[in-house]
Amino acid sequence: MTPLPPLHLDRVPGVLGRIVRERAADYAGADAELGPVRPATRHFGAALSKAGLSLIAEIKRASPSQGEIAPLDPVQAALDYQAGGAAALSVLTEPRHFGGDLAFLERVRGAVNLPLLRKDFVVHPAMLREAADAGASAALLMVSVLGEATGEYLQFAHRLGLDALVEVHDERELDLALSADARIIGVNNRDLTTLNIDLAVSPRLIRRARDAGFTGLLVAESGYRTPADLGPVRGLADAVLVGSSLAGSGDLERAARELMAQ
Ligand SMILES: O=C(O)c1ccccc1NCC(=O)[C@H](O)[C@H](O)COP(=O)(O)O
Repeated sequence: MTPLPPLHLDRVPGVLGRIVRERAADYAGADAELGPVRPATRHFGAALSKAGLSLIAEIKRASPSQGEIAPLDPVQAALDYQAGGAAALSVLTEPRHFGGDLAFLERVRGAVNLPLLRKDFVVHPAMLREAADAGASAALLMVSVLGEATGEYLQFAHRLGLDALVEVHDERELDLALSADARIIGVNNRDLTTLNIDLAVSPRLIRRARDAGFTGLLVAESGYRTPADLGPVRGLADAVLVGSSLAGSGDLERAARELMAQ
């Protein structure tokens, strides 16, 4: 394959910078060569296109902001989220800070019929290849990490049959995602350099995307704990991505149902 452009990870600040530089070291020299591509049979975008606000429920065992959240069994968590009405699952595969594992993808895929998002800090095309091979339907691409290379990573994901959730946190990143022709944009309420959450970020940037004529899917991410929290994105976002509040609830099925109830 033609090499993708180099990333400037030394410029990524804070906690996020530390994580992405660790991930880059993990994948230094990895091979993303395209062999036969397994055609996707579960479509992430289609699952979020249904009427109303869809839930992407995250299998999240730990995080830099929360520390240990819960020692979830990924398969049981996936079954509970599916029973609780989730439209898709986000499976964290980053091992050091989130307690994730690439192997969770295949295990979860065998247990539920929902589309899976590989939730990791993609800094090498081999991570997309792995996601496709493990049966993910989509992967997270962060504009704060990939910068001007976002479009090429997006095209590579599409060549592998993956959808991509292209994540932004401010106006500049949103404009870059739009110019990269993203089809699914996630707006993260969490500032990943400071870890502060501001639930006003998603409605603001989602309106901006729609005002710019974006007709793809929009996902509001992070910090949602109660049905009232979702009020400002109902009727605006296609989906919400929720991790910590569900994962730490002790009853994932019930927590998912209660969060999404109107
Ligand atoms: O969650 C963190 O502390 C975190 C720290 C550094 C980089 C990324 C981080 N989280 C990724 C996410 O944004 C969330 O896992 C996801 O959107 C769900 O958020 P939440 O419902 O608040 O757990």
